[in-house]
Amino acid sequence: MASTYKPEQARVPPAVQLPVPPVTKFKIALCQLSVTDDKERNIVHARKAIEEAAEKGAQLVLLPEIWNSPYSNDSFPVYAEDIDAGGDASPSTAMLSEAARTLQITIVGGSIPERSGDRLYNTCCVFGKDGKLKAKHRKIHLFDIDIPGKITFVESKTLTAGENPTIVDTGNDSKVACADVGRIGIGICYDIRFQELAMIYAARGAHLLCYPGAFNMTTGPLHWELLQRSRAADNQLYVATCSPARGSGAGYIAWGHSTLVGPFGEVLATTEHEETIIIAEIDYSQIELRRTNLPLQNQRRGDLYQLVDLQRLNSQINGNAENNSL
Ligand SMILES: O=C(O)CCC(=O)C(=O)O
Repeated sequence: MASTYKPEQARVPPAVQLPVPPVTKFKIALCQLSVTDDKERNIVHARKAIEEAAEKGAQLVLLPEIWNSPYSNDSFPVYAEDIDAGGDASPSTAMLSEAARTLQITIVGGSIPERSGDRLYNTCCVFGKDGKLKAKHRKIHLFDIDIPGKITFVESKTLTAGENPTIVDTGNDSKVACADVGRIGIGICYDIRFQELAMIYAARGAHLLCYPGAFNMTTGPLHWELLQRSRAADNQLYVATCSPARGSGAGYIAWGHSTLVGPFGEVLATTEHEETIIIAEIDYSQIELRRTNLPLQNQRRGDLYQLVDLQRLNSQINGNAENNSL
């Protein structure tokens, strides 16, 4: 039977208009940090790495998943901080805020265990260059897996899942959409496996997806780069990841391999498992170029399938203008 498909039907929802940042080229730093059981040392150590990254010209710094604490269910309650209370209740985010302000950079602050009332979350804070908290992402998909003889981890033993996708405009000037280092969608580690989240960020005009993550020695070699390149190639945007360095202790063994992937699915910079700071250039004009080369956005079969952004839909129904803007 002949298809009744008409190309214009594919443009439901309409093609995304990417917000144009005033600066399209800048340096990102991926700080693959060594993490110990000494929280104070971890904070001082991260501060030094951020400073080094800024000295090397990075305007955006990304830290690893759980960089102030060992990655374990036993440690999360002990190292958790009350981010909303701030100050002494959250020395890790106080440091991030001070560093962002002093060094005039944007920081996607990896993640730390967060205490909120009687709940714990795995939480990423984004600080603008004025030192203000611009966004807080609580890991949406908890890492509950069981590969017998290889790795079993049940984050939900201690942690609660976040309820919201998080996308952030990094600028301070409300008249300039997404100024500074663009519009960034945030996910934490296991969140990278859920492509709908990345698609929603792309549909809301993200230039870059940042995933602090600590993959392991089983899924890391097989999936870590594959997932990053998939999210980037499917959505034609930049993907940056940052892992802790591999520790020598007997605890959780991180795969490392922090990476930056471009909008053609190409690996632009990566590393092995040792402690290091990757500095790489992002050029947002590449996004438009690749979307022109491969106009996937205009070729979607909106008559056959649709992506539903429930958070946005709900905020529109409830008339929540703040959430509607992103
Ligand atoms: O998805 C994986 O294989 C690893 C995920 C993970 O380590 C995490 O979410 O912390």
